[in-house]
Amino acid sequence: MRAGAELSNTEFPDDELRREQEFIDGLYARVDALRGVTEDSLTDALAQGHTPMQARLERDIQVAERSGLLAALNAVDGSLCFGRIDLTSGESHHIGRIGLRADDADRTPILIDWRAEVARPFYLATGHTPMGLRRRRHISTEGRRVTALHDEILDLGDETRTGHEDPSGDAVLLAALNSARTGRMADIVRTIQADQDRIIRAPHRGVLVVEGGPGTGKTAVALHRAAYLLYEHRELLARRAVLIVGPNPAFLGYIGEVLPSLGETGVLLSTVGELFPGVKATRTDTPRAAAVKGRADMADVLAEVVRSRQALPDPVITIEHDRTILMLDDGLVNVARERTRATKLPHNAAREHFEGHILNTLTDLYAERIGTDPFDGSNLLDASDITQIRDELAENPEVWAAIDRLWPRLTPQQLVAGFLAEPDAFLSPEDADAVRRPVTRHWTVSDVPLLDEAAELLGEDDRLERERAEQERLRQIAYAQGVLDVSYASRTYEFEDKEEDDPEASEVLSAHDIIDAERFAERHEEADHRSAAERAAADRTWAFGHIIVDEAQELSPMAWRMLMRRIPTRSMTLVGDPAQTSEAGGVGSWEDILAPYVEDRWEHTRLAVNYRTPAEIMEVAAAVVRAENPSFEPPSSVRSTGEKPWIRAVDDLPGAVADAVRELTPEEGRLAVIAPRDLHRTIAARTDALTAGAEPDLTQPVVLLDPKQAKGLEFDSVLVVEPARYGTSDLYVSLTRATQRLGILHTEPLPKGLVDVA
Ligand SMILES: Nc1ncnc2c1ncn2[C@@H]1O[C@H](COP(=O)(O)OP(=O)(O)OP(=O)(O)O)[C@@H](O)[C@H]1O
Repeated sequence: MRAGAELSNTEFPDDELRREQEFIDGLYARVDALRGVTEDSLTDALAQGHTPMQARLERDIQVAERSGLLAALNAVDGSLCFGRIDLTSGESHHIGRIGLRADDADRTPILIDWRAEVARPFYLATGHTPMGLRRRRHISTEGRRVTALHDEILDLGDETRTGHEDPSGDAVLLAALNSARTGRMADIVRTIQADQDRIIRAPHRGVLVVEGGPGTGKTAVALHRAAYLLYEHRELLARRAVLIVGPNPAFLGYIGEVLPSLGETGVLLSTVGELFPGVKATRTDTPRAAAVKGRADMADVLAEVVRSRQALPDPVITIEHDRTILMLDDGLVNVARERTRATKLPHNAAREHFEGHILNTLTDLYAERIGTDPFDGSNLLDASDITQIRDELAENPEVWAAIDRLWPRLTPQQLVAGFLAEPDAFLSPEDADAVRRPVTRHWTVSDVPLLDEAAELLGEDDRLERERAEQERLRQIAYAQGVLDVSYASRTYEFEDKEEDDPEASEVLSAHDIIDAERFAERHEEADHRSAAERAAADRTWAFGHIIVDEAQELSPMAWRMLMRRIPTRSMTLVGDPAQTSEAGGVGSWEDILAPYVEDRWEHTRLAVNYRTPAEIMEVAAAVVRAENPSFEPPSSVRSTGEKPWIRAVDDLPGAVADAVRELTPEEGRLAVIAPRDLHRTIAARTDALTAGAEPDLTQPVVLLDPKQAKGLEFDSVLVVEPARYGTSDLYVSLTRATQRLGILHTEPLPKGLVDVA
């Protein structure tokens, strides 16, 4: 920690610190013991070699459970316990990242999970509403060593007060906010604020929108909410998985360690560009193309594209069958096409019907040709002759070639690539020009919702696959029934109960928690192969248990359609800030986003305190938005540093950047240089040790980013280059990334808002 981030413990007598140290030593002893047991049982389970099918099934479940438990125990090592609450009733509880019970007959709770209801006063109690608390204690540790204690006494008449306590508890929060950044977001579990706590613990049903300016903790809250929901609804969410959608891969890397540090791994982190299995799109379109592709009416456009692939002959297709020429004309095909369309099935799934209609039509044509009585015109063929003709026609490759031309099987990739190569029949000339591109195998982020829409419209011809899957499922249910009988008799091990008075709510699911064989069989599938999150990533039709969308303001209507398909229950948390919208396809208001799916049945909540950006920097950033929108109100900063941002006009830009990088690079911590993409090469040529690229390593001391890449990230110092070249919201985002220092360099005239503060 650097100056200002130090937490003093001088007020505490040594024996107080020693007592806490002894207690925490005891907690770690318990964790070590649990880890030992878990490792042993994992080794035992893995050692079961060639066992019968049923035992193998049980083994797989054990391995998955023990591995998950081990990962959680390893993840919390080093920062297990961070707080304690003493109640006026005389009770006291230590609060930690996970819950633990003693190895005694009563399985006494010794550490309360921060998500448990009992821990809530740690976050919410105030002098005004003490919630039964006498004292709140923050415990700081380095590794397993207690380094500082910080107390707040909530009952001001309390006789044990020393007078040295922090009346507001701000010191711990400020130390966290002032500490050097690492390039990876840290959890905030020690210092969750009351308004954040309420959002984290809001009920999981329905849509919750969390709006707030830069640095108000939207991302932090969203991640802690995921951890909370996984705790509170473990069985449902562990099976269905939680999806967190972020704006770009670098951002996902930045937030990727928060949930594991809270012991949670059952979450899929993804960008919109990665949500269509088999495609990993990172390229972006021009703003104009992205706007066209993101529009809601693209769903109708793609439906039209699909219809256009259901062709009619022009004017006839001839088929030679057994030395007879059969003519399929547009009238006959149109009848087959309309009957097939009337099934309302997706294109590929409907093809079976089309095949049947065409075969029947050809059978009629052929029967007419060979079976008509020359004298009275009646048909001499009987039903079995007709069946035979149909079967023979079904063997004729020319028939199938005709069907493939008239109703081709299509993949989403073929459909979208074909449309983008020749969009003119479906779009206005300007829109067509914006999206037209030669057929390519590289997809952009805004292509992905189109691929998903196409997959819906086309459907899958998965008859055989479905039959096979059903047989496999029945087989597994039969085995699972047997395993259930065995596992009831062998309940041996438990980590911690979620609620003291709810012995059924086990932290770790065991085989016997699952009451019916069908669900058990489903779980076996997961344990046997992949986690729910991994399976979800590979399955376009997966229905998630909950979806969290960060930077939700950036998603286009088409991207929303794609996401909503993955969450039929509409259990979602959307976090964002309309003032930071930079994508041309982004939706302007929450009403516009949500009305098509839930009408007005959604909750809106706001975060108003900026924990990242000091007041001096926020003043400059706010001036930029106010130049466009005079009534703009930024969130209020929780701290100020006394250091004003600087703005310098220079002639030699790359040279000035090199100097500024030397000036701004923190001793510890990280610096970001944010510059328009076309300046990156010249800047990098003059400044050593800059990390740049499409997915730069944010843990390096100095990174070079363009404004879009900076979205959602945070650094100790930030240097913004040529601000006049940014759109207002991109500039606002860039100026609000620093926790300590901001510099601005320009050769071109400043944008209006910055002229006023320069
Ligand atoms: N209660 C808290 N305790 C400690 N740090 C906090 C707290 N709340 C927020 N922070 C810190 O404030 C910073 C900003 O949080 P976060 O990135 O979640 O904000 P945001 O609203 O998503 O910002 P933006 O919209 O600018 O991306 C992070 O470093 C986060 O850890």
